[in-house]
Formats: sequence, C-alpha cells, structure tokens
Amino acid sequence: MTNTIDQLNLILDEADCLVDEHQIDAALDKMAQQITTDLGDKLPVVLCVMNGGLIPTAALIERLNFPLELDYIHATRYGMETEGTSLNWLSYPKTNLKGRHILVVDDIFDQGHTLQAISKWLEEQESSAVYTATVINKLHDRKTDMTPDYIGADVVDRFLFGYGMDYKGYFRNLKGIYAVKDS
Ligand SMILES: O=P(O)(O)OC[C@H]1O[C@H](OP(=O)(O)OP(=O)(O)O)[C@H](O)[C@@H]1O
Ligand SMILES: Nc1nc2[nH]cnc2c(=O)[nH]1
Repeated sequence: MTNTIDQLNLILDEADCLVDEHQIDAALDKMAQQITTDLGDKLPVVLCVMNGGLIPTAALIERLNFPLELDYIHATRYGMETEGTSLNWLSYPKTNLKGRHILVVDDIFDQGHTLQAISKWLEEQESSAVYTATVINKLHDRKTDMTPDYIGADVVDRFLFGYGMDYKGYFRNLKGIYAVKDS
C-alpha cells in the first residue's frame, strides 16, 4: 500500500521517542573513545552496512581522529517489512580486506543475523580482526550467539525508526530513535 504523507506523519506523531538526539550523541562519543583505544593504531577499514548504517557511520567516523579507510557493504533482510527473512547480499566492498582490521557499523542489532553473516564473510576474506558496532541493541531472547563489540544503547523490543532505521522506507533521516505506537 502506498503511504500518504498524512499517514506517515501520523505514525511519527503517535510514536514514542526512546532515544533523543543528545542521548545518541553521548552514546556515539563513548563508542568512539572505545574504538579509538582498540583501533587507533591499526589503520582499519570501516565498513558501513547500507542502508541503515549510513547515518551512524558518518556520525561515528567524524569522531575518530586517526587514519582509516571507508567502504560499504549492502546486505538486507527486512526490505520494507518489519519481520526479517534471509539475507540478501546487494553489494560487496571494493577494498581488499585481507589482513586488515575491520570495523563494521550498523544502526541496529536486532536478532543479529545481519552482523553475524557479515562477520563470517569477513573471516572468509581473511581479515585479521573484525569488530562490530551498533547504535541500538534491541533487548529480547531471539538473538544469534554473537554480541557486538560496541553498543550505543539497549532498547526495548518494539519496531523502531529514525537515525538510519526506516519505517516502510521513510524516516531514516530523523535525529532521534522512535518506536511505532503499540509495537
Ligand atoms: O539483527 P538483525 O535481525 O539481522 O537486523 C538488523 C538489520 O536490519 C536492518 O537492516 P534491513 O535489512 O532492514 O536493511 P536496511 O539497512 O536497508 O534498513 C538494520 O539496518 C540491520 O542491518
Ligand atoms: N527500521 C527497523 N529496522 C530493523 N531491523 C531490525 N529491527 C528493526 C527495527 O526495529 N526497525
């Protein structure tokens, strides 16, 4: 179904803001400090997981004052849906990742299948070390057996949008993180 601007604005009006702009800034500052300690002298490749990782990656790397390379990977399992399926690999990094330290950045760690599959693929590329960062970790007991190295905030198990995350393709551009009403 096509979403009208009125329907989308109603979704936003009725949503709950769970993490505001200032809380996101503080969380990113803390993550950047930890990442600097671990990777500041490693000449890492930062891999943005498109599309959701776009805004978090930009915000994180501007806090990292050491040499790094930037590339992206596009793997998606939700598409326009609110329930994930199998991972669809749409684009691979162009950088040679063999022997490199990698920092993978995403917006949300939900069940964990996306970051787990990307980490496994990176090991197959013979990267020397793989670190994972996410702004949001959703709290529930349906996780894979991995945990991201850097987490901005833990959030309740609702459908979220904003700060990289979409509601039916929209609202990735919001500065805060919102939960859909009654989700
Ligand atoms: O932990 P998981 O259960 O695997 O879910 C997390 C993934 O879901 C979202 O991506 P999505 O597939 O919606 O694509 P998008 O980044 O284009 O929104 C998000 O950006 C993560 O990559
Ligand atoms: N937009 C969005 N994408 C997700 N991918 C996995 N969980 C979520 C979520 O809560 N919101």
